[in-house]
Amino acid sequence: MGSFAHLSELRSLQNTLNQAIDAFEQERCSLDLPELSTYTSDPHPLDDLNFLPSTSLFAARRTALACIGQLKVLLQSPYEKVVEQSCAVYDTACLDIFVRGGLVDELATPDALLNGRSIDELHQALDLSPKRISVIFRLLAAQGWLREVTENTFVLNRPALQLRRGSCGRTWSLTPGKPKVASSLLDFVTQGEWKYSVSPAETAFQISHGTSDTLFQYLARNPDQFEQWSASVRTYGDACHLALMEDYPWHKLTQKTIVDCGAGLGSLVESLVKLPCLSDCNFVAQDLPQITPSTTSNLNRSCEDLLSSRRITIESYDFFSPQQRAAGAVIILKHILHNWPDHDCVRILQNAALEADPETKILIIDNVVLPSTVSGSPHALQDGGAESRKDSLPEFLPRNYGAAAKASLALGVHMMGVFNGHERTLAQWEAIAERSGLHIDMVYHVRAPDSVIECSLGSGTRMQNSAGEPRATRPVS
Ligand SMILES: C[S@@+](CC[C@H](N)C(=O)[O-])C[C@H]1O[C@@H](n2cnc3c(N)ncnc32)[C@H](O)[C@@H]1O
Repeated sequence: MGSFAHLSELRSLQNTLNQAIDAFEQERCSLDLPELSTYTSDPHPLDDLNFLPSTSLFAARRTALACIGQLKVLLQSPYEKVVEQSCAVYDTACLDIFVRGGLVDELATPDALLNGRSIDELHQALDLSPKRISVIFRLLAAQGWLREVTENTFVLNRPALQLRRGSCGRTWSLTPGKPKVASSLLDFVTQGEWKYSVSPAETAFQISHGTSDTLFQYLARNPDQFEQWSASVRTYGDACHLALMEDYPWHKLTQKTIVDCGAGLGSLVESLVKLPCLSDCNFVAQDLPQITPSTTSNLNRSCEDLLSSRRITIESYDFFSPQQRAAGAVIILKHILHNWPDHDCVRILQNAALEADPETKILIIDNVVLPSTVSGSPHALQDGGAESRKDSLPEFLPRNYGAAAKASLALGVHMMGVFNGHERTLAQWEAIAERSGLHIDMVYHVRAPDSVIECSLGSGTRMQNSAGEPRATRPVS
């Protein structure tokens, strides 16, 4: 991207957006992908969680989305912004009605995808008030979920195809609890003795659900909710999966025992075991005893022979107890530590490292949060701006790509509300590693919200971007 330092904020963002769209289009054509359209009943190849965009397509899309977010901030009336954001709870409520009220299913039949459904037809089919449906639909239309083809007749837009039965987006949207937790967040942050608590048993989740259980204890007592919760966690893993497989150099781990600790259904092991470069590795999937039966039935479906030959072992293990398999092994903690407060992360890592030797690698797979300092802004230099320029970040964009990072940032608030956990910056990861007696050797940023943080008993930190090039060098201490 070129520098527009001489331009006003508006013109600079406009130019950056144009450049990003040009780069996106150039890459789309060279990959022979169809044009993007909102008004189609076919998903675009980019919508498939199993499609990994090229590095340039990924970067162009992220920059364009960040620009659009910054432009909206710049252009929108601040009062209207307040009204819009304070009403954003209705975005979630309307999405919920759209899916749970059966409206998406009615609009997803082949005929409705072509011709739409009138509000009256939806009222007849679902016994819902036509007036209320139209109020809700016009808000959803403003967010791109559907369009009004003629007055009071609506058709699903392309993004809504993710809400159809069997889609990952549908699974994610059906997991309850977020509005309830959000309604107790103010008390959790501002009131009472839990204000500064770091315990996973003293969060907005306990306040809103009237329980003293942690989320994991609560889910263990409510198997239906556990099923739904783990299915939605799995979709989040699926969305990052391909980038993780492609952008981390797994070939470095040959001849190792690879232990996925807190493996859930074992999807990571299921993929790693198929990599030719890891054909001489053995795998262990560990989780709590109440979870391992599901891990077994899942892995039995695709890897039964590997379970019987013991190339894959499934075992019950509590990561707050010493990890017996650490010597010479690779211990993976994927989407685990963001669920826990710092002192618990330190306990988990100390236990993982207790029997470690210099050959042991501990891979933390989680988000590495970047600050939201804005390059080219009046405060950029005092606030990390020099570092921003090193990455040749376009002017007036936040280092974390702002609007393009909103889903991860919102998830970070949820994690805080339910676990007292949170996503962490590199400095916070370094502090946790150091307290656990570990060093971060390398950080790989992949084409997804995840990064792979390689730790060992050794020393020195290097970072690589998704193209595999060193991005910055930073000693740990
Ligand atoms: C967010 S899920 C991540 C699952 C998997 N690593 C993935 O990336 O899909 C967290 C996992 O940690 C497991 N877990 C929670 N507490 C644990 C403990 N004390 N010991 C071992 N596993 C635990 C849960 O059962 C769950 O499978």
